[in-house]
Amino acid sequence: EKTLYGPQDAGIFIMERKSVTGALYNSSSAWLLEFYSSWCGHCINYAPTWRALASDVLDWNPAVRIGVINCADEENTAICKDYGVQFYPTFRFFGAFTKDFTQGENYKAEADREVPTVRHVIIDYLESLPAEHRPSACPSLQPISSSDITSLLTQKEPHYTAIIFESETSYVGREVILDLMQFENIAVRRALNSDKAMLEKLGVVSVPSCYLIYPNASHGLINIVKPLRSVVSSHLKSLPGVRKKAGAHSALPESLPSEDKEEDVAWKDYDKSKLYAADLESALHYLLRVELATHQTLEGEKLKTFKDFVTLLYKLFPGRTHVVKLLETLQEWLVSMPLDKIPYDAILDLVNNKMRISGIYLTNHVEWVGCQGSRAQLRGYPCSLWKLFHSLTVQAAVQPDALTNTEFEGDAQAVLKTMRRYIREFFGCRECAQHFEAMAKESVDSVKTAEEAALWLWRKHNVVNKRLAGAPSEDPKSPKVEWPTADLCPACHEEVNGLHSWNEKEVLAFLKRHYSAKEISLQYADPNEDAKNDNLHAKDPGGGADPGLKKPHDQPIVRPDFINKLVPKPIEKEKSSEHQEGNKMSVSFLGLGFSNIDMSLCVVLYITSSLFLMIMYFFFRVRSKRWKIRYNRPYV
Ligand SMILES: Cc1cc2nc3c(=O)[nH]c(=O)nc-3n(C[C@H](O)[C@H](O)[C@H](O)COP(=O)(O)OP(=O)(O)OC[C@H]3O[C@@H](n4cnc5c(N)ncnc54)[C@H](O)[C@@H]3O)c2cc1C
Repeated sequence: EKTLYGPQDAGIFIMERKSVTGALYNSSSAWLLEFYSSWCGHCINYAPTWRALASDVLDWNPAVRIGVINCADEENTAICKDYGVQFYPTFRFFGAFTKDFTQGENYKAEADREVPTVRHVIIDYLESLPAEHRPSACPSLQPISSSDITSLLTQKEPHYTAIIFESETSYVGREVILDLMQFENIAVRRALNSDKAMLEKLGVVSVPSCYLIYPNASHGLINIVKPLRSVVSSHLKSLPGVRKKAGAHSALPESLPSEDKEEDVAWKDYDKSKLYAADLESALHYLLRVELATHQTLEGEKLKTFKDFVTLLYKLFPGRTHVVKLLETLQEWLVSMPLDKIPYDAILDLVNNKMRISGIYLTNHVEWVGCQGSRAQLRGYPCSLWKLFHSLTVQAAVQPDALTNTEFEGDAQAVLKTMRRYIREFFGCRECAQHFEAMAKESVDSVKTAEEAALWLWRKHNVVNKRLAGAPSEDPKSPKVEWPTADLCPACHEEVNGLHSWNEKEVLAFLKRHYSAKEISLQYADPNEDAKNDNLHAKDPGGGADPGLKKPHDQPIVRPDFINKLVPKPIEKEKSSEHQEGNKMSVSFLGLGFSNIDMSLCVVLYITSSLFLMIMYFFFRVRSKRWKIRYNRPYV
């Protein structure tokens, strides 16, 4: 995944796995980091505001720096996990001079994220820092007292001193102090409007007001028509003799590696009317190895949601057999685990097939085809997630028996409910999740059949398309329009009384075709060797579908022996596994393949050698007893 930010964005420090810990360790400044995901529409929409903020507080750099880290970049997955970031965008503060690892402090949940609010939240954070974590360059943000003002007015300083009179809740004074912190020949102070006599003496009639003491000790109120932070700051910066300190910029860690790998992914021609296995498998890869991997452990509702989701995937995923086998292995392992808390690394080991079980494999990188964007941060994962869930709803509708003997049997809303829980618990784009939850709450209960479920998701996806049309996350090459367009399905479109109307019967038929297992294209799919072999095994002699695709419910899944032993067999499968007894299967151990015959020979050899050893033992015991009796030697 590419970045939303680049070296051209002034004041934004682009962090990566290798640089983030070093940058935060013992830093002389505090930090505000945005953990974002380059595919997340809300992060894309928010990027201009974050850029504006970074450039707005550029002069505050010695006190606080603004950084970003792209958690959608798989290089950064581990670091985002270490920082406990699961949703995007997430904003975290880090104090200066931190020597121990910390996950930082969350940005105040109740505050909005507009530039002025973020500035205020930064100031609150700086003020809240204990002395040992305060940036050394940060000037005092505390208001000065009346006696301080009196002494400033009487003593002669070689520089300007600006005093901002304001109410206690105003941030203007503190903002101007930070704006001017890198400028020489000027000091800025803040004073409250509580001492009325002092205000009267200095002629301050309204707040905020800026009172200026010149280097020659003369002083007076500055006549600023609009006492706004930006106006006051630029006035003070333009005073004669006031200029930025030499070397102010050299204190910045310019050496932080920037995400300037600009290599562009080659465009793949594809057919919009097709569903690509590469997209579905990339979705699984991303959600299993990146999105879910940000969780250290799964427990409670998260674990239940994950288990249910994997069950549905295994039963309904219309993909290649080696992927379905992986899902089956994962599902059975999850069912067999009596634990109510599972470390995600254990799941990853299984997904990565660390046991090297033959015939199970999931691509280990993303390869977007129907979901590729004309720019790298567009489309990708969210697109593939939609496609994945549409496929599941459609498969549930076309295979009514697929969920028999599972807890979902007879539940028309099974996929939608699980999708809703997945999106709520795991989908990185928080605001997307909130929108989806609102839609589900409103109408998902009205769904009574699996076909209605497929149509419900189609309808709601179109609501999202309509809402997002023209948004910055829209790819001009793939405009967000109500789908399927007339070129894909002319029969879906009708006019009633001159108004456009959907023919839902035709839409359902189209969905069943488009998201059917038979129609999936293997073009650009991962040609991994394991995958290739597996395709050959599963080749459909009747032709039609691409080779290697799971045919609806007719392929018994071959389960490796030791998994059979590890996993209690579900009752419905007893029969089919009997058929498999004679199957030639291999278990790979230390890179060697052992067949069932090898394993049986091992057991026979083991028993024979044990028997032999026992016989030898008794033989010598009896002999030694005879010796004792014959020669009367009790010590032998
Ligand atoms: C649950 C969910 C909620 C989201 N909410 C938001 C949000 O609130 N704000 C935001 O900015 N982004 C949101 N997103 C992301 C957004 O919807 C898109 O996925 C993303 O912008 C990529 O768009 P895309 O152009 O690839 O097309 P997508 O909308 O992702 O569509 C992917 C593909 O699905 C097919 N398709 C399109 N419409 C339908 C339909 N009605 N029925 C069946 N198939 C269809 C088409 O082949 C299309 O190319 C959400 C994503 C998900 C999964």
